[in-house]
Amino acid sequence: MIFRWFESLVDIFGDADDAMPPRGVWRFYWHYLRQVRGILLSICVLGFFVALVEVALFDFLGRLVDLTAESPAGFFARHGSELAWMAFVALIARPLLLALHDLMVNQALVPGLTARVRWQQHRYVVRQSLAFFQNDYAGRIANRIMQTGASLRESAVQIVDAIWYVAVYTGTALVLFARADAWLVLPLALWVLGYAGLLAFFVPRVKQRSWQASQARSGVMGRVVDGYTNIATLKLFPHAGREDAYVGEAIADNAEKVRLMTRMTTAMDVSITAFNGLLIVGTSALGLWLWSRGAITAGDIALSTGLVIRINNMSGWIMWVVNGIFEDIGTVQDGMTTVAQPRDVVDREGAKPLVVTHGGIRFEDIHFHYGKQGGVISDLGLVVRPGERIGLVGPSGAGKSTLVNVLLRLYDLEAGRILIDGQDIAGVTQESLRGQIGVVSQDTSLLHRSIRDNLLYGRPDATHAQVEAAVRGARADGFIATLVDGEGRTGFDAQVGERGVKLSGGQRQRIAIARVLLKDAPILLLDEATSALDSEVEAAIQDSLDVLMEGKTVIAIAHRLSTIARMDRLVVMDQGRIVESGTHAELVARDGLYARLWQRQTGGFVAADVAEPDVP
Ligand SMILES: Nc1ncnc2c1ncn2[C@@H]1O[C@H](COP(=O)(O)OP(=O)(O)OP(=O)(O)O)[C@@H](O)[C@H]1O
Repeated sequence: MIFRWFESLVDIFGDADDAMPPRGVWRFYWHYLRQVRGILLSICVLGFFVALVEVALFDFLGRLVDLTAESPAGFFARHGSELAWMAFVALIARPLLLALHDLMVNQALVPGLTARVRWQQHRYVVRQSLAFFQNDYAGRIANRIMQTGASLRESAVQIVDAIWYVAVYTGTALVLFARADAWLVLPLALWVLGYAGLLAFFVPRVKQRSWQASQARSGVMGRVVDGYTNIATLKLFPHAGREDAYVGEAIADNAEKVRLMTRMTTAMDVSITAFNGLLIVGTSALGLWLWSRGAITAGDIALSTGLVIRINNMSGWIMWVVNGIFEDIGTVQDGMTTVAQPRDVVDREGAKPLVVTHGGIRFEDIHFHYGKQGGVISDLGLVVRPGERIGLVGPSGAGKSTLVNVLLRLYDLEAGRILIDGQDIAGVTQESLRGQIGVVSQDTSLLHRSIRDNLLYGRPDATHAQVEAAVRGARADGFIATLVDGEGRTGFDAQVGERGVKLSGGQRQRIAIARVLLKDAPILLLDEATSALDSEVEAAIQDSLDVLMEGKTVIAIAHRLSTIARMDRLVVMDQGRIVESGTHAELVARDGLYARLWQRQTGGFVAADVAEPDVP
């Protein structure tokens, strides 16, 4: 009950904006910390009182030493109430304060803040453009999101908890020393200045080296994950030695960077311990000298020596805390470079949902080169009439997939416009645009979830009957019924493995077709949708595809006769431009690029036989 109350203070999913986190490490910190500033403030206030009480215990010690110098007769009668107060502080007040403080730190702040930061960063990053994910390793991005949340929280907690505690503790100690004798303040005050100087010298150096170590660690992570995700390639080209060397190089670099960092921390450790000796000897010697002159009492010596030994012990701990904080800051900085990146493809202010009435598509003088100087799509114009089926043909690298990608607005155009039923796709919401387009690509990768979850991605609210109909249409019912995963789940509940690796290419493609059947979007983009199927299965799902295409606008990247034959018109692309357009027969007769491509594919023998689109 009491735990629950504290745990509910940070709402993990509440009122997060979707803006880019600021760049600049302190502003990045504050972006997240201001969301829990009330809790941070209460931890500071509680920490203040906890530190006061801790120092008070040493004050009590000094007081007891002084009191016991008196004669025992009537001792308890004289000092009973003072002793009772000490007992109250130690027995009740201190545990209560500490409990409140711990509940705030451990229950409210620690789990809530980490989860909240991770949630917000994931939400921002997962909406990044495709290009963002193509420019980095998925594993590294994931690792940074996990690490940044934890490190940001850890460093913030250490600052408001440990550092603040020690500052209050030392400040109060100075006040108590001054109360006994102003001279007693001197060694501790000098020590504080020296300690700050040592930290000022070491910390920036440790911080810089820690950042380098963290960069190197990410490098190792990236190389390792790259190998694991492409494990099939690694096995097909057995260069185990080279691959080991590739990863080994990154590990060695990381170890070297960590060594450079720990050299610094070791030097810092030794310097501070040596320096602490001066504090202990200085305070005790000064205390004894003052006592010998009658300036302070034995209790004051007990208080001051006890406190400086305690501060000496804490200085080692604090050194590690400071180190940890800067290591965490390094990690946060590293994460910030990944997380705080502007999104390339964003919905415009006031973007409206796309409304598809007929399904006409118009590409107007579009240019797109993946940010390069040129060479991908230049000055391309194309009108696809509502309900028309276009076959996109062209040599490899002509820009066919790119054309499909910019229609989906996976990338923003560099110039020109694409209109769907008269609406510029740059001005509509991305969700509505992609919601109206069904895509089956050549290499479908599935989510590492159950078959059912993968199918429902097409339409989350579909009924079981609808799912079954789609599965039958895609001729996937036969194999789904036989699936069993490693944990014994069968059929629709079977898990498909990462990216669907536990299914064959053709099975994956049939799931993808079933998913698009379920989605039933008015525009279809097919990238050799049936390429991974054998001719028997392909013939079988042909009818479903024909039904699916009925009344829809279709752009299909076509290499194979079976696709080409079902299209109303073929559009031939070369080097990012449209060079020919017409029916198969017209293009063969024209004797241009298409005729050459076609001849090469068929060896020149069947061109005449397949001149009519109804040929299989
Ligand atoms: N993510 C990317 N970043 C940079 N350049 C890219 C990217 N994807 C493709 N390209 C380049 O764009 C050009 C067109 O590629 P695209 O994949 O559109 O061709 P394609 O006609 O679909 O070829 P294929 O038939 O081989 O699939 C190629 O030169 C390719 O190198």
